[in-house]
Amino acid sequence: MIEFKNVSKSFWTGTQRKVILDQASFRVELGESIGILAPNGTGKTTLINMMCGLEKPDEGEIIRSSRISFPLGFMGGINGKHSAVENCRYIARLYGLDPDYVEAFCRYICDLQEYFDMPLSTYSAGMRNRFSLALLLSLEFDIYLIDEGMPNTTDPEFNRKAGTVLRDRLQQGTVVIVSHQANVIEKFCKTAAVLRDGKLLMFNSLEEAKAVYDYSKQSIFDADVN
Ligand SMILES: Nc1ncnc2c1ncn2[C@@H]1O[C@H](COP(=O)(O)OP(=O)(O)OP(=O)(O)O)[C@@H](O)[C@H]1O
Repeated sequence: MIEFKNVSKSFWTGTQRKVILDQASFRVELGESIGILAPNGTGKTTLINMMCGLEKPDEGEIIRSSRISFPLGFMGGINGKHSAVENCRYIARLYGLDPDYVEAFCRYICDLQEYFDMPLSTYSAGMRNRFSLALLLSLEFDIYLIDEGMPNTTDPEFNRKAGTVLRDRLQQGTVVIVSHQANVIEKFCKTAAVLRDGKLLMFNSLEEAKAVYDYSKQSIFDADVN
């Protein structure tokens, strides 16, 4: 479970205060995957980062009582000066897992050949993406955080191997996904929320959330001209 209790978060830009959350309270329960809809630049990444502890709230409390993933595709936990082997074994120890298992799992999924023993700084962006996703899949979480859809790789063999494990993990776990598009969310969740004016409005169905979200997004060109 993740619970936000009266959480406020804003950024000072030098000329104005950008409010992301304003005394917001809500819960994400285990087994209830949820999609959060919000337009670009309104705080989706900040919200996901607060859920996993990468960002701190200005006020209020965030209670986590489950194993919560880092955001899918997040690279911050890996060190470019070290090889995939060293990164795997370090992360395994951090999470209290068997380093041999995590190393073997990532070696198999990524198939990076001799690069697996070379520093990550020598990898292409695609190779780094594959390694970071494999690392996340080698760990087990109760709640998976996804920022704007799936990380994409063009390697079909990797997509096949990683895709099977990812599907499994997401089916067994709870997913929190943030996006500006309802069609990204509907693949994962039946319930949804809308981030608006610093509050998270929760709905029982994606349809209800979509209706509120679409209405609040209406531009002047959508106005009824009678
Ligand atoms: N450290 C910071 N200092 C100042 N402003 C920030 C900081 N981090 C984020 N912001 C601002 O807060 C707002 C929300 O940022 P965030 O990245 O969470 O939005 P988002 O909804 O994920 O955006 P996008 O859809 O474009 O990825 C943006 O206006 C951003 O410029």
